[in-house]
Amino acid sequence: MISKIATTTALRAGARTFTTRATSGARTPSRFPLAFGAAAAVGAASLYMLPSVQLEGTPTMAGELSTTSERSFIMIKPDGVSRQLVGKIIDRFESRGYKLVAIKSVVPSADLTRQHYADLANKPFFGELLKYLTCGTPVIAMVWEGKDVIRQGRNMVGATNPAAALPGTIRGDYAVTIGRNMIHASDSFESATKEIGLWFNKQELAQYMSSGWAMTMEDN
Ligand SMILES: Nc1ncnc2c1ncn2[C@@H]1O[C@H](COP(=O)(O)OP(=O)(O)OP(=O)(O)O)[C@@H](O)[C@H]1O
Repeated sequence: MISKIATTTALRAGARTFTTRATSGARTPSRFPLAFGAAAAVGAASLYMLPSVQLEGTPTMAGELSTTSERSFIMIKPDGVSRQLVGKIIDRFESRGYKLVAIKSVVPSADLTRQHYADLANKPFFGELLKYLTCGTPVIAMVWEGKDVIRQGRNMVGATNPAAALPGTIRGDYAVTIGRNMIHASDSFESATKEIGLWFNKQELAQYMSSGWAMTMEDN
């Protein structure tokens, strides 16, 4: 897969570069070999500068839905960090078999929080939600990868109101009130795409093979 990606990218990079250079070369034919060499060097160098994102199929920042490249944005909110439950939450996703492809500690700005929860802007609790997310205690922003991770991530997190969350879910085991429900998980492929793009840039998303990947993700 990696070599296929590299080849495809090289062809694309080459096509782009050669088109530009060939046009200028047509005006000054004697410079063509030099331009060709420079174009090839630029094309080769650009391969090394590529961000390590998976380019399987037609992925977005959330990979490709229903494949092992599917990704979800998971965020441990300030109460989870403050209560020192980060390790326990990460352990649940790791133990399930999902792959951590990005993680960082962030004190979110009001602007970032507004964009993340844009669909809730008219809710009466929005002001409090904003205040809570931007209180100065960091959140842990993560991208987890694997088959069905968006749906399973929501199942693992549990109902929005911890009072209704089943035991065994993160909110059901660790949270009590809706205003301090510990964790966020993308609720759809579109949300995952938007949220990963909001919190991370492509260069921050790693592509690697975890040792148990095939044993966890293969269907038969
Ligand atoms: N009635 C409420 N009172 C206070 N806070 C609320 C209320 N409803 C939702 N929230 C807060 O807003 C967040 C986003 O609400 P939403 O309806 O999108 O639920 P969710 O998708 O389960 O949560 P999240 O987006 O955080 O994963 C909730 O997680 C919670 O922190």
